[in-house]
Amino acid sequence: MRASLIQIAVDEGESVASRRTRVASLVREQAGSDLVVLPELWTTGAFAYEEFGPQAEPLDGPTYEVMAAAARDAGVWLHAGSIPERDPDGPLYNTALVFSPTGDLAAAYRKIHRFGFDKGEAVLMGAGREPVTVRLPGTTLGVATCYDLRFPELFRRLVDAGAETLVIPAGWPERRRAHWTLLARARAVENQAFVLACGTAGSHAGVPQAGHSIVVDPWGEVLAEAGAGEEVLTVDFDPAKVAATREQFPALKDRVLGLEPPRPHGR
Ligand SMILES: NC(=O)CCC(=O)C(=O)O
Repeated sequence: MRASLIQIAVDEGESVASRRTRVASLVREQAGSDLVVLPELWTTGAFAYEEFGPQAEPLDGPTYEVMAAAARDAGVWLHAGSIPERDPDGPLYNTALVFSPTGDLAAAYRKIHRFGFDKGEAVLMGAGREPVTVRLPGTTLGVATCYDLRFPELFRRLVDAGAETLVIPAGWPERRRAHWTLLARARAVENQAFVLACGTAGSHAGVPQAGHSIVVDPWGEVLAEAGAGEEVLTVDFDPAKVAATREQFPALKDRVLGLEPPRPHGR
């Protein structure tokens, strides 16, 4: 299976409309890949909080239309990263879109863990409640977005639902790049799954982005890693390695579920 992660530079000098057109061309250039992955909130930038409201769009808005056409033209599965989604009956959501090679929407995932503590996404957007998997020929994707990477219990839910390839679009900042790489490898090792983590490059809202998109195999080996700038990271991987790893080192079978609550000791 061939995957291409498009690590887009999200800088303030470029309008959302021109970035959309540019990214669609980059997706079309990946014809021949099976799966193309874009980062989180690449229209606005994940830290450009003041743009979320003005640039929010309905699920089937301009980004959906342009990306559906690009997936169809390239004949690829496209994880189109995420958009600030305006739900007509509710708040904004950070929503990821996955298209099939016919340009049909295969899945939408509303980010569950919102970043920012008491500001930014955490207060401007609603929280998703539903983990999402997507069946592709040869593998099942488990999708998560950026800050979700810090919450291993979500990934266990995805694995329990059959996920073998964990796809994580992100807008991860440079100042926490060490966490990005470490957590991507940890999620791969503990779940014995491929991790395809696609970040952004550039700088927006005063936050330099980490880049360094990464593909990790089920043994935790890094198959490919991008640099800091805009880049297409293409990697060939064998999805059968997930079953082989889980069979050769069957740690997932040793999970002990339903433990008693910890018994407090001491004073
Ligand atoms: N957009 C995000 O979710 C940022 C996450 C982040 O910066 C971190 O977890 O650290």
